[in-house]
Amino acid sequence: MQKYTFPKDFIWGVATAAYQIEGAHNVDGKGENIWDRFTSIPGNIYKNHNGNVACNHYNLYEKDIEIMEELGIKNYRLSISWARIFPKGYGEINQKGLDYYKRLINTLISKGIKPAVTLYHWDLPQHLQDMGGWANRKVIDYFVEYAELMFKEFGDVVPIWITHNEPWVVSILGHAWGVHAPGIKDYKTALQVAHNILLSHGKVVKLYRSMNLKGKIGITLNLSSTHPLTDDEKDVRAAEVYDGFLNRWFLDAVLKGTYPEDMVKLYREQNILPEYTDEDMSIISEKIDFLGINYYTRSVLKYDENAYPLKASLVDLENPKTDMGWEIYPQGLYELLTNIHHNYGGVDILITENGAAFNDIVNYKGKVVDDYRIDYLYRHLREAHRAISEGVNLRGYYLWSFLDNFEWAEGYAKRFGIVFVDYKTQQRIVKESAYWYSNVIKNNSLCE
Ligand SMILES: OC[C@@H]1[C@@H](O)[C@H](O)[C@@H](O)c2nc(CNc3ccccc3)cn21
Repeated sequence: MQKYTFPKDFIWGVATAAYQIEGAHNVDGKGENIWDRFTSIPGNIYKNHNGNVACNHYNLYEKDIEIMEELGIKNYRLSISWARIFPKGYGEINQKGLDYYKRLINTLISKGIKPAVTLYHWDLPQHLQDMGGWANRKVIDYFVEYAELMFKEFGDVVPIWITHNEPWVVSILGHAWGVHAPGIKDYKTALQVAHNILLSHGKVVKLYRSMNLKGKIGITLNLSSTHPLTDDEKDVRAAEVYDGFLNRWFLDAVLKGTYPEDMVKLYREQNILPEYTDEDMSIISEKIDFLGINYYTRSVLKYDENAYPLKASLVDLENPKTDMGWEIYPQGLYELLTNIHHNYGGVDILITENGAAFNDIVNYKGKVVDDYRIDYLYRHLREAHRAISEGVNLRGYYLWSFLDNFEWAEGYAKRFGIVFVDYKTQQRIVKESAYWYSNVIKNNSLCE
């Protein structure tokens, strides 16, 4: 029987995000955020679902942490809700919000679970959106103020910090395609938002360094290996352009301090190039301790004369897919990890999200036998192991997600958790994948 053993100190974790699990959307002084607003507008979300209650983790966090402990989970990636701390995004501090995160983080640590904190997982205080949101450079300063308070409060006990989760999604889905909050549809705004978010990332990394804190800080990017549909040169170019749009724009900025020339040229021609300075780029590329990667699937591209602004369209192949309609393509994780290792100086990598949605059901025994999810996780972890065996500095893996939760535009229709949540009763049911993952953690290895 083949056994894939991981490095001795490999980080095995699970991940969630505040808006997707906490609920308590207007409790204990929390301010409104852009997802509270976006979900309140009929038609934006599947069946008009919202995060008002979600998994009620705000009140059930102790029970959820007990489940983590029972499963032997030692690392937990969570995000902090900015509007719980600063209801208006800056200025007055909401002590009850701060106290919640003190309880949560202290409980984790008391159980021997190391927190990895994401400062921004899409939930901008609405008051800041009312002044232009991330398109307004002033919001950068407010993000630094928020980060400084978090570092002062938790910098000594939180060993891993992630400035931003997926600036590409915030920028493109939230400001170009309009399918995420705040629902803007303008590419020039979207690319300025992406730049300002990256600039806020760099400023917060510099702040973290100035405070002489002992942990590690990085950023999480959603990345996908890109493939042309055919070897026709137009399809090949389409895949290159999409790789620049999704991957290289962010990787080059953060790890090389430059935007990729081919994309700068394309965006300038399309009159959507953001405004930026050399100083901005120097700040953005402040050295990070790790790159967080969220990988779910690959991207297959074809040339499309009518596709704005890239003349490239994603292709939906008839291959096995998850419930999100995303192709199951584990080797794409290997491709991504090795490409980044070779092209970006061997930067330390954490997989900060990988997982799958499937249409889970509770069987007559009250169990969730999610073999499809186990298969997805096994195949991706085997590719991760292959990359490590070839020298990639992959230091850890956070499974998305610990709990079924609010899946943004899809609401509660999509279940990513290794713990099932009955939203009517808030009962938790540990899925078979959780027991499988518990064994992977215990053995620090995969067994065929
Ligand atoms: O969709 C699953 C998760 C989501 O729940 C997380 O909050 C988010 O960090 C996340 N990012 C991706 C990958 N990127 C992506 C692509 C298209 C739409 C939404 C996200 C998947 N996921």
